[in-house]
Amino acid sequence: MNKKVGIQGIQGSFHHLVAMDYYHKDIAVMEHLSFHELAQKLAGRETNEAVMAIENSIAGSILPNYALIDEYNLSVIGEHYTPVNMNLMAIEGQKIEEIKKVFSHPMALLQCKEFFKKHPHIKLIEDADTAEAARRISEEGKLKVAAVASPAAAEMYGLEILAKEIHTIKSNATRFLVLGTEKQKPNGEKLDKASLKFDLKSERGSLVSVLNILRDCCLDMTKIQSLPIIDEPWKYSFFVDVIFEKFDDLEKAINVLKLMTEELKVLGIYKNKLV
Ligand SMILES: O=C(O)C(=O)C[C@]1(C(=O)O)C=C[C@@H](O)C=C1
Repeated sequence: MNKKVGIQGIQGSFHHLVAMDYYHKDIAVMEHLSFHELAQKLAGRETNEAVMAIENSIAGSILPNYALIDEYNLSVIGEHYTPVNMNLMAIEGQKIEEIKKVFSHPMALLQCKEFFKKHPHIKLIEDADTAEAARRISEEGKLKVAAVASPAAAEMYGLEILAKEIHTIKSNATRFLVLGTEKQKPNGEKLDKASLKFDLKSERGSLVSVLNILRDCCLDMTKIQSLPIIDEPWKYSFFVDVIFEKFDDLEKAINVLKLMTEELKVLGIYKNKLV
């Protein structure tokens, strides 16, 4: 039986394109219309693995997704970086001046802010998914509305692209995590990246001490993200990604950090794809 891989969105969404790219083989794609549902279904073993966007080069981190990975005890088993090409699409034969409303995923709208500043007559409406917005406009035959989505979605749902590549910076890209319910098993690939989470006591220099340990253990930090601990106002959790050459170095750092931090969690050890 094909592996069931959860995505946020439907066919033609960026998650769908990433799933096709990452797995290179037959998978059963399971569509979800929220990140919460994506995490819940994976944790409940209704899917085997899932693809989840975590950060975009223009719009920044998707903070709630860090919390979901933690809350549902999901494991990071891989990552994938992909260029993201945003396009304005609608039922054929209309001009941008006629479009009154644009529907899309909030992360997609954020990536096109500069474009929409030049078209202030258009009202932006946040939707569950880029491709789903495109499909709905097509199925309902709605005029004067448009979606922001991938060229694949325009093709799949028969919409005309009114403006192409409308993202603010040409090199727009999104980092996706591949998630499972178990830690990655050795698969012959050299694993060289880890995602860690810890809470810090509010003590002077506690974060600096952690960063010094990472440096002393030869770990290269590629990302640090703080997240408020909701039941303890003004206390934070930290999510850190590190690249390592020797597994021993990572182990050494983890052992020391366990003593220095509260609730150290290894979210996953996987192959670095950042070039
Ligand atoms: O709506 C989609 O097509 C998605 O796959 C979601 C999503 C996101 O959550 O960031 C994925 C990649 C792009 O950055 C824009 C939107």
